[in-house]
Amino acid sequence: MNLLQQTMERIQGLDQEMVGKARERVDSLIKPPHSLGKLEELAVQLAGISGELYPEFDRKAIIVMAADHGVYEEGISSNPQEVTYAQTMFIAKGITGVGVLAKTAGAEVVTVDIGVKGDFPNDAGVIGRKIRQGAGNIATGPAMTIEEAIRSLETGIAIAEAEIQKGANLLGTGEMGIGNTTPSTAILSVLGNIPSEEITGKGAGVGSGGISHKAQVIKKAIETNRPDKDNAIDVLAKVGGLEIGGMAGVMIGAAANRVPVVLDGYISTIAALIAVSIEPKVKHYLIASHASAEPGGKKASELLGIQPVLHMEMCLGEGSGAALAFPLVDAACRIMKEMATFSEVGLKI
Ligand SMILES: Cc1cc2ncn([C@H]3O[C@H](COP(=O)(O)O)[C@@H](O)[C@H]3O)c2cc1C
Ligand SMILES: O=C(O)c1cccnc1
Repeated sequence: MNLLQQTMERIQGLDQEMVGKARERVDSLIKPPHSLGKLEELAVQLAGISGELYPEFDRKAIIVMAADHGVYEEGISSNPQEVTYAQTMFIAKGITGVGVLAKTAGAEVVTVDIGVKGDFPNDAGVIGRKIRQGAGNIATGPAMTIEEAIRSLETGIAIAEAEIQKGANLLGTGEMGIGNTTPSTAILSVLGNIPSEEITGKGAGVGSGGISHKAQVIKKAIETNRPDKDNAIDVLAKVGGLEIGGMAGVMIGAAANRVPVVLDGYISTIAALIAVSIEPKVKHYLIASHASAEPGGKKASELLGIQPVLHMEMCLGEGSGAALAFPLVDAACRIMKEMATFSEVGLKI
């Protein structure tokens, strides 16, 4: 049996007894019912995930998966493809958006090359797990083979497990890959059965053909590859990307170890759709951070059925939104542990 299969079989649902206890405690805290809104739901979810009434997530890590995309040659981006390589180096150095926001949240950033064009020096601080030098051009053929798609998922699982072994108890997902809003939107178009024109956005900067050209490329990719909507691994292989598979793998690996995962924006949410399609129980372990400004973001969150908590008009990627939401996890834990209950203070309402 392969690692993916074995890991999926280890995933369990939430600890329902602890969910009940956590809800009881949240409802007994000195506040009007439900007045802490989504923070209450988060506290209950974290108790159900960890099996503890007072969990603590003091070892946070954001796993950034980096890869390139052959579909770049269709002119879907205004940015040079080499930005993927350069920015991956900068992410590892801690000088990009995710690095600074992770520092603010006390989180580590783990940078993984799962398919960037070009090789990194050994001392770059980038973990080398390259499956191939970029995904294939989805407008003319598949992004990768089924075997490579499974390898991308298993790479994510292995990276998540390694971080958890080292002590991480809260993970976040991030990515770097010029062009990756194109395969992300192709996946959403297939899984959500939504015409590409309705969900295609500018990403980090659209090519000279504009958004309509990008939507046409996505449509062509789907027509060319005919992915099977009911087989998420087929969808990932045909119109996805290596970093998307890697992030989905991180989610599967974290869920198997009962570790919560905070999703970043659009591309992470698409990876979550793949992970949850492969194994629906993964959903219990996911926390959505921010609502991406990318037009498909809203549809992706709706399809996933998890609403983001922050509305910051961000669309950076890299794991930046996940880092920004980490303190909310700490806040949810602290209300459970440190707020008093009505009976403790002798108050009745
Ligand atoms: C300098 C720079 C830094 C980034 N960091 C994340 N992205 C984001 O933009 C890319 C997706 O947008 P598209 O599909 O339009 O290429 C991904 O790399 C994503 O992480 C960046 C993009 C740029 C240009
Ligand atoms: O929301 C995101 O994650 C996003 C959107 C556009 C470009 N890069 C990332």
